[in-house]
Amino acid sequence: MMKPAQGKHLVLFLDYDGTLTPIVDDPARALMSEEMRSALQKVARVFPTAIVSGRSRNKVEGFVKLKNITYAGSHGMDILTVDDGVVIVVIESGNGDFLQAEKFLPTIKKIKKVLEEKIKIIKGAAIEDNKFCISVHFRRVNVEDVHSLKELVESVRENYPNLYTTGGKKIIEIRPRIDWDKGRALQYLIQNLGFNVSDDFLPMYVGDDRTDEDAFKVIREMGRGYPIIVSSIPKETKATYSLRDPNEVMSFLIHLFKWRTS
Ligand SMILES: O=P(O)(O)OC[C@H]1O[C@H](O[C@H]2O[C@H](CO)[C@@H](O)[C@H](O)[C@H]2O)[C@H](O)[C@@H](O)[C@@H]1O
Repeated sequence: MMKPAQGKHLVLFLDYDGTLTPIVDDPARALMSEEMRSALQKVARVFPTAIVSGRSRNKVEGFVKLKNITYAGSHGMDILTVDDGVVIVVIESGNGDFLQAEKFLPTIKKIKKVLEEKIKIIKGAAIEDNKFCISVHFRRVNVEDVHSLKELVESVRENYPNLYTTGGKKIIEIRPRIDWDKGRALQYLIQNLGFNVSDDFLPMYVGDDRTDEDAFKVIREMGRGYPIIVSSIPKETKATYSLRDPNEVMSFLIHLFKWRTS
């Protein structure tokens, strides 16, 4: 991997959950280790680095606590660049109008309130507010209740046609129906936020979940760079490289830093 990268400008994109921290039962306890923080701080000193997460931007920033990193929360709908300028993504729709993720906030708030009430009947189900997205967690739900929870969430979601659901690791995500995902966010960071540091930049994206596949696809289509999946088991993916778990991600980041600084 590193041979063709000699003399090129690597830019680094990292997912958070399952990539920089191991998956745990309680989403609020997915804390990053000090070792990982130190590895991340090092690579971010030598490569432009962004964290692209399904979580709200504030939450990821609060977990990572590092300054020289770009944070893209809510699957890239809310981006904070390294110079602290908050960018709320504006997407041009076909008819000359502009769709802003912010316009979805009232609807997101409404569905959250309804869901909080409805899911009370399912033990272990929990809602997480990710600003422009809502996560419904079922990691702590009995297996036999998962199907009912999914049906319940979908029956509520149907009343909000401008929202849609996607899946992930024991999670249902409710998102604004706009053409935006981690892949589009990656393109936006590259084209508009300085990640195309020079003509010979090479993007590297490390992620473990279904939503990261959109970013892997974009890198493949660009015909340059490294899509890397984090998985301990073989699975169908658009990534071309793999790391087993967050520990291997950490070693890899340390190697990258040493390689660049040696
Ligand atoms: O894009 P990511 O940074 O990977 O965020 C995706 C979701 O990650 C979190 O949920 C996942 O990790 C939890 C903690 O390990 C785990 O309990 C849950 O089952 C996983 O799905 C986060 O809590 C979600 O809000 C993110 O959307």
